Amino acid sequence: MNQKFLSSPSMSLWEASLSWLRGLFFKQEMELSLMGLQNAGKTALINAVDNVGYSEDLDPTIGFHMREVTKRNVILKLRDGSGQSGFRSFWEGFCRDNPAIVYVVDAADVDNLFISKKELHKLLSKTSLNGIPLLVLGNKMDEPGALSKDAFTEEMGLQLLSDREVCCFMISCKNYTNIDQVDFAVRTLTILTSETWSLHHDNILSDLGEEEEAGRKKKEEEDMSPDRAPGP
Ligand SMILES: Nc1nc2c(ncn2[C@@H]2O[C@H](COP(=O)(O)OP(=O)(O)OP(=O)(O)O)[C@@H](O)[C@H]2O)c(=O)[nH]1
Ligand SMILES: [Mg+2]
Repeated sequence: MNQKFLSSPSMSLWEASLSWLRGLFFKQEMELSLMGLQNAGKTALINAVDNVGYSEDLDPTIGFHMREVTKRNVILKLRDGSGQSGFRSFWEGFCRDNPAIVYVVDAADVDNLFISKKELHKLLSKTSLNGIPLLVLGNKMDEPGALSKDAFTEEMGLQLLSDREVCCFMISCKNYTNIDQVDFAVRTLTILTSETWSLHHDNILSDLGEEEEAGRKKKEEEDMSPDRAPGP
């Protein structure tokens, strides 16, 4: 599986990049949509990221809700979509302009895992979403029947995805397990994909281009100089 996107072995590199970038920019903004079947825990995850606490009594989301969560210098605009079958046709439109697809799965609901996998792969097959990095979150790790990360990866067919960057975390919104990892991954992504970053990046590229062009001109002038000894 392609594990380039925010995978744990390279976390320290990301951490270093993050602290460097954090110093360069002020508030960053990013919109992300959370997708996944009903009851997966999307609303619970947003509550966890927003530090508003865990509740057993969450109403199913109808349509979608936007939630704005500010974390340090990052404003996250999180779209909490409904996982009910009647609303899944909207997922593609929600994810289209997002810097990542965030897909939440109830990793303890083994009976519905196949449907979740089918819906995920159907979503990823949309050409408008080609190449968008994928963050898959196996939720409800606190439940005794929850799958291990390896089994979850296999069951969800994540090892088959080679056309985009994929990252997977096993989480529990109830116990707050790995929520800081999700939070960190999302904020890192925000900074790396922000408009300011692109502009900054483009400036670096154009500076490099100008340097290259100046070097080429200098070499041409040197080659044409009468002082230069004639070649063989
Ligand atoms: N045990 C356990 N239950 C959880 C966890 N996260 C969410 N739940 C419960 O799962 C149920 C569904 O959570 P929601 O966050 O409403 O699920 P959703 O994905 O938003 O569902 P829809 O809005 O219908 O698409 C709720 O009863 C939550 O309390 C978790 O980490 N562990
Ligand atoms: Mg919900």
